[in-house]
Amino acid sequence: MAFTVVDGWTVPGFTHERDLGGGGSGRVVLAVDDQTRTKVAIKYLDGAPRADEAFLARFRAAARSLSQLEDPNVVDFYDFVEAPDGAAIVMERIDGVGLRRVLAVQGPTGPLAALSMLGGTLLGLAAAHACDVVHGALRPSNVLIDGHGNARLADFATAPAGTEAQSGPAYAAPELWDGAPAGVSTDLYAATAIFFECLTGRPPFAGRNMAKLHREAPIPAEEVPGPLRTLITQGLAKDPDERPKSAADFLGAVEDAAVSAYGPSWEAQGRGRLTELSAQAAAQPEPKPKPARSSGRNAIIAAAPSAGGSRGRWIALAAAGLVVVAAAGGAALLSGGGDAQPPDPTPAQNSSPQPSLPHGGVDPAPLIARIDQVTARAAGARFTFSRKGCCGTATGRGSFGLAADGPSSFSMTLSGSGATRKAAQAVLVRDVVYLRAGKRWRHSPANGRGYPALAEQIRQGGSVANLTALLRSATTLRKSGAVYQGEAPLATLAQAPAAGPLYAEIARTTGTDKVSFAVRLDRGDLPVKLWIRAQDATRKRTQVLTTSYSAWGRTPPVKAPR
Ligand SMILES: Nc1ncnc2c1ncn2[C@@H]1O[C@H](COP(=O)(O)OP(=O)(O)OP(=O)(O)O)[C@@H](O)[C@H]1O
Repeated sequence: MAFTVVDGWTVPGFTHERDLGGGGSGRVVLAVDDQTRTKVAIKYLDGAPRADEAFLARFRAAARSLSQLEDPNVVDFYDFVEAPDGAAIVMERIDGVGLRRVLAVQGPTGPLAALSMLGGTLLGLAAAHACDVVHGALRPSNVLIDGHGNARLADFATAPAGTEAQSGPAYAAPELWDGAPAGVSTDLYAATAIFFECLTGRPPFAGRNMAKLHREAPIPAEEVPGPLRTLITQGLAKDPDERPKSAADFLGAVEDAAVSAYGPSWEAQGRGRLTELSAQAAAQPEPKPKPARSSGRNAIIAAAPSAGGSRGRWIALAAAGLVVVAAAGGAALLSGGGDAQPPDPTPAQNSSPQPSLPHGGVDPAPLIARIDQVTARAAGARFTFSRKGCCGTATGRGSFGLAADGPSSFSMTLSGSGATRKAAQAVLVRDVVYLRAGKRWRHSPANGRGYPALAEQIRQGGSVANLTALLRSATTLRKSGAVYQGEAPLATLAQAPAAGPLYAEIARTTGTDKVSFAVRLDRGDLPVKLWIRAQDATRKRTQVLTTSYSAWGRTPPVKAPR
């Protein structure tokens, strides 16, 4: 279908399929990569941002960090394309709906779905902040809910500096109205304002003078269920110093509040509810935008409703959430759908959780067996690996072959920091590392220093054996669509045959005792991505390891060079 976008310019190499919508900064279209046939979303920047040279320069710099940012709760950024006739952001296409639409069609989401949305948003923000990227203008249209109920954040760094308050007035922290730059704290304020809207159906403040309301109006915490009020007062604190210090800190408070109010399966229940709501919203025509509310509403906010009334509403919403989730779980199991997961034990369904399974209810054993089975059939794959953060960096790109009786063989271009900063080519077969020196290859033991050590570190971090070691050691493991997320203690991982030394080093350098991880599998259960994060209690020492896998079974075997 022929399609015209702003100024008629389109990003070369893509065919447009349809319009996905648009806002103040441009239009978003669904397009297909002509070479790979991958569906992408392309945001064509329009008007002010495109004409603003300072913004473009800043966004080019942010684009470098964004392209490194890989997280299950962040929409993958692929490219920033600039041409004389236009500028566009090419990104992962999310098969789902924007939270703005869910709220417009469905109204309040109920506390469990709201908590799940907030948890996913904070996970995405934590990953971005660890890469020094702030969102800057978070609002419900930038929170996309995928088909499995996961919140995925889009549109990082697209508000020209100084315009953040105007680009999302209902979600903009008081200091943004005073001209302060966007930062961690303003992102947390916006996430809380969206959480409030999920709980009540409307943003915390609405009226003519938004700056004054954000700066001075009392925080309407009494409108939300009692156990969630502290989250609202912390996240919407007028003084940024009184807000949580980081997304990870806030996530800890969310987890505590959610577990004590709704039990340990709150997240699975919330995600189930969000999946339902977004599917229903997607099936309905988009409602016309409502006229802005009058400033009179804030008088209503200021007059606190009775605690009993508020609590009654919370119980009713929570009960409604449980019924829908239980029904959805039953339907999925009956239909035997490919994505059916074991139902999480909920207080209503099962009061005695199975001690043998990690918290989260996913049994890793059959999953590991399946991964071993499908990867053994494929024999090898291409990969990219990166290790970033406080205590050393490493990147590697190439291919590996699996061996039934020993460690995988790797052929890669790799670089690290310090003495290994320059990119080098290495082949790693059993316990020997071959390094290219001009036209020749030199070999040395894999336990040496410098490049051999770097190559071994990448093998340990990027190998499938590491991925299964994480699943095997998991103390928490839950499934969310094609993504498995969990936590594993470093003491156990340090004993893993495939990757023990790497984890011993991570424990030593970060001073933490566990890692969190996420694994994304494709439809055939072949690994697509592996994320690992280790962070100390002060959150000053963080390590993020990311491996992407592709071309399973389509790579030549890795052999020792002659
Ligand atoms: N990566 C994506 N995948 C799928 N849909 C997307 C993606 N990014 C945006 N959309 C959809 O495209 C529509 C327009 O998005 P856009 O970011 O322009 O909205 P907005 O935030 O309201 O506008 P703006 O940021 O320009 O002020 C929204 O409905 C959104 O859900």
